[in-house]
Amino acid sequence: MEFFQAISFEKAKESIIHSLRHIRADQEKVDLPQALHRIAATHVIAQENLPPFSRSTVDGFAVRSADTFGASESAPSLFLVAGEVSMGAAASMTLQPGEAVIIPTGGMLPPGADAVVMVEHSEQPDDQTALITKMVAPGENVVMKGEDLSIGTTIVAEGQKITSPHIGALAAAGMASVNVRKKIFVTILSTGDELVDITATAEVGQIRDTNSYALAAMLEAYGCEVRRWGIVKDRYEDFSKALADALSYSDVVVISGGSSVGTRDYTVQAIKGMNQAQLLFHGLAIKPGKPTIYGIVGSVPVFGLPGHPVAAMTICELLVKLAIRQLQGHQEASSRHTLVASLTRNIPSAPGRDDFFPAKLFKQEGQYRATPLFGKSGLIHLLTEADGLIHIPSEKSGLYEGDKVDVLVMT
Ligand SMILES: Nc1nc2c(c(=O)[nH]1)N[C@H]1C(S)=C(S)[C@@H](COP(=O)(O)OP(=O)(O)OC[C@H]3O[C@@H](n4cnc5c(N)ncnc54)[C@H](O)[C@@H]3O)O[C@H]1N2
Ligand code: MOO
Repeated sequence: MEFFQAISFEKAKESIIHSLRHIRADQEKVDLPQALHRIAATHVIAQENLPPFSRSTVDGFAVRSADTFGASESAPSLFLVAGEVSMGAAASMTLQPGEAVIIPTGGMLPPGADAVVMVEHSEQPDDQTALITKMVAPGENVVMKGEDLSIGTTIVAEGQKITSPHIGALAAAGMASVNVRKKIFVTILSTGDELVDITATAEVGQIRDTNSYALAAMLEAYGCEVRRWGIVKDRYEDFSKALADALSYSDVVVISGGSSVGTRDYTVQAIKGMNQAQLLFHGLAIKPGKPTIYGIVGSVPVFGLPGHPVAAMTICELLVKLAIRQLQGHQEASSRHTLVASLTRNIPSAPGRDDFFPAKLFKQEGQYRATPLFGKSGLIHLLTEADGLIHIPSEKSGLYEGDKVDVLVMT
């Protein structure tokens, strides 16, 4: 007997993306140091050339490269030393044919010069004379004006996650603040009469609320602001009130437990009871996570995650994070954290369902290998031991030792 209509993993992802296509987190301007790991809300375009002037990458002599033609240890080229460039100052002289100018690493290339000879490839018999012992090509040992970033180059694209190299490039380009998407505010509700908070003593029959802590940690690490609402008792009125409260100030609501078909599983009922509610799916052809619920209330996506901790965390990784990326207009490719590994043992799997197995990864002869960790989805230790999730797509009916699999690396 099937209690709900399970849709495919692919359809579930499409449904989430489609439901949020017109909803975006607001923008805010933050100081550059605060922009790390935030999502750019607009393209950031270079307004200046970087470097703003051509600079030497070595200590040596700025020259016209053509003047060094044929220079060697045995037949050095003779140059007149026409001056010295100071660090942090404009080069005051214009190089004439046959002239060389002393230049430090990072110094401005004087007009007329197009290359720099390293000091190791020179001799200075006196202050006015340099003997160059090695030829240089045009542009050698020089970073040209605008070679790093030229005016009009996109430093960070809208929807990109800002990384530490971006912070460096933005600093170099003189951007003291950046427009980013506001952090997504997620509220997590835990449901279940058997649950007690970690601060309470668990009596016989009770268990500690694991999921709200695990999910909050996962989503905070993903850049969200998270509120753990607490434990809601299995009473429709309590549940409905808690949900309405969470919806009033959240960008996303995540409910843990109560997603299955038990007589007290109120999640679907409570979502449907809200104003402007739309239930988009209940049931996925996926393991773990079969009873997952997804709906939208006004502009707030609501997830009902299965109570078993491994199922809750797996669906959070696969689908809640997808919704968060969508709300932030985050352009990250979903394959970014996936690597290919070969299996160390056979895995059974039913066709027509996407399976995800916690897995340990290691490297052998330059290749990743993945050992699936088998166990029930109520066992949180499977994830504490895992490095990632093996994905077995729905068309496969099991895999053999040595077969290649995609592993989603969990961070
Ligand atoms: N007859 C059927 N029973 C079940 C089915 C089914 O298809 N037919 N599906 C099973 C699957 S798969 C899952 S997953 C669970 C999902 O159940 P619920 O989402 O309704 O969750 P609960 O019944 O509230 O709890 C299930 C399990 O997880 C524990 N739990 C719940 N919340 C937490 C928490 N915050 N921290 C730690 N552990 C939690 C709870 O105590 C239960 O042991 O349904 C199966 N049943
Ligand atoms: O589908 Mo359940 O989520 O395996 O424990």
